[in-house]
Amino acid sequence: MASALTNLLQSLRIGPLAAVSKSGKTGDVIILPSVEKAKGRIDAPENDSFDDCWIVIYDRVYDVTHFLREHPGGDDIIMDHAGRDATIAFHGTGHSRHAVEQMRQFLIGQLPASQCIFRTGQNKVLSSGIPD
Ligand code: HEM
Repeated sequence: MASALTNLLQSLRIGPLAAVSKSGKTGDVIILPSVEKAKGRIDAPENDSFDDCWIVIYDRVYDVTHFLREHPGGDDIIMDHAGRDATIAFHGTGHSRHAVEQMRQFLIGQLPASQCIFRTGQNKVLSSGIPD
C-alpha cells in the first residue's frame, strides 16, 4: 500500500525523487556518466537538505547544493522543492534565458525515460522553451 501511494505521488510528480541506487534499474534517477562528483553520492537517499539538495526541472536532475545561497530568488524557495520536482515553480517564475543557461552547470542526471514528460525516449524535447 505504501508503495502504491509512493508510486501515485511520484507519477503526480509531487513525491520525493525515486531513490537513487547503484543498480541503475528502471525507476532510478540516471546519473550522467560524465559527472564524476555524483558517483560518491549515489547512496544518499533523499537529497533534500541544505547540505545535499537535488531538484528536478523539465525531467533533468540538478544538484543545487552550492547554488542555494547564491540564488537571486533566495535559498528558501528552492528548499521548498528540495528532493522533488520543481518544474512548475521554476517555469511559473518566468526565469530568464540566463537562468536556464546557468542551470546547465548544475546538471547531474535525468529521470528514466518512463518518467519523462517533457522529452521522448530519444531525448527530443516535446515543446519549445525546454532546455535540450
Ligand atoms: C538550478 C535552478 C535555478 C536557477 C539556475 C535559478 C536562477 C535564477 C536567476 C538567475 C534569477 C534572477 C532572475 C532571472 O534571471 O530569471 C532567479 C530568480 C528567481 N528564482 Fe530562480 N533559479 C533556479 C531555480 C528556482 C526554483 C526551483 C524556484 C522555485 C520557485 C526559483 C524561484 C525564483 C524566484 C521567485 C526568482 C525571482 C526573484 C526576484 O526577482 O525577486 N528558482 N533564479
